Amino acid sequence: MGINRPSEVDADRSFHHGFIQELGVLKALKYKDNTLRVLDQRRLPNRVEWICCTDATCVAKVIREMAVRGAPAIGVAAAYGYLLAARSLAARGEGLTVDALQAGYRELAAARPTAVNLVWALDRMVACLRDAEPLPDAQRLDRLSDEAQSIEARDVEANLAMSQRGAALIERDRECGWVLTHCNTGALATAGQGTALGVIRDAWSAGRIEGVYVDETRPWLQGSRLTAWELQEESIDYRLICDGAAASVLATGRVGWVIVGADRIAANGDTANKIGTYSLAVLARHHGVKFMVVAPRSTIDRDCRDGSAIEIEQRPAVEVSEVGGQLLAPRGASVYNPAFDVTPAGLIDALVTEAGVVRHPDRDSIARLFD
Ligand SMILES: CSC[C@H]1O[C@H](OP(=O)(O)O)[C@H](O)[C@@H]1O
Repeated sequence: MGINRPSEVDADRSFHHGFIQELGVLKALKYKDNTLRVLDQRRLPNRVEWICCTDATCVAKVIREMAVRGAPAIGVAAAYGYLLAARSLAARGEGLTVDALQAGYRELAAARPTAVNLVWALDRMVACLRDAEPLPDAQRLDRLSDEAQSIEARDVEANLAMSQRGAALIERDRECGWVLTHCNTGALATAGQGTALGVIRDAWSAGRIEGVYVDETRPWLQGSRLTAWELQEESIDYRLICDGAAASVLATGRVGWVIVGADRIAANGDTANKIGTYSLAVLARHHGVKFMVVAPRSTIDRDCRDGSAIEIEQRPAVEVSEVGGQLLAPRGASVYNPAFDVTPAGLIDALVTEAGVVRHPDRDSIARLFD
């Protein structure tokens, strides 16, 4: 299968607390020596375990099972998964063509349906291979490797640009100097410092915010397990709250912005993000709190007319009925567990991308991001 758990933490000298760091930023995944090393986020924050994938089937599995998660991060993982599939094909001496890699493409694309970054990255790899088909296999592999690294590097750069653009929107205000975020949109969800959490990092460094309310983000707990951990690692002041507490926190008037990521943004600005985001947008509007979505352009699906066309991933019942393997609900409980919801564009005050900020996004203003 290609999955193995190294008994020893990798000897990579850049490890910090058992994590890979580059440019002072945690890395959720690392491609090296024809192996994609994935930090198993199901185990965080208490256990550091790496999964080493040497084939596309393994990469599809770690995406599907959310060992790696976060729209940009799963796009980068899928790109390396496609590269691993190409290497396997070439090693078997089979012609390295787009058609021959269709099975690997389909396996990776089917891993999770909502985050458009997954298919966006795979389609870039396919286009790269199609362009390289006149070349010998060795050079095709080199081109694919370069493309996967370019997809990763592009996300790192996009994170930096979004973080600066988004932080600049936040004015110092001691009255409502706190922000609230949902799920995890940091280094664990991207190839860089994060989207929404990247904005929060920059705003904190610039003294523009007093602190961060972090929704625990049931049922998968990306907030309590991942975002709180990232913020604590960097001594950024935060308060971890139950999702149900967000309403009364926004009612205090202490919060100036709700800042979230995205998994798929429709052409009209309707935005799919972690379940619970839509209710935050309604609450923010009701309490006069500004609502910011932070996402790279690779998260915008221009072929998706509006939010009604976005497929919402339905995840296993056990994610709701159990916590840490402990059954909380009656055995056999009937569960409805959509992983995402859709926030109408009309509730979004600012969409922050690496190409620019769109206030009150709509079809025309989003299209201009691609001019
Ligand atoms: C910058 S991550 C974007 C997005 O991905 C997360 O979903 P998941 O943890 O299920 O992969 C969440 O919706 C984040 O906002």
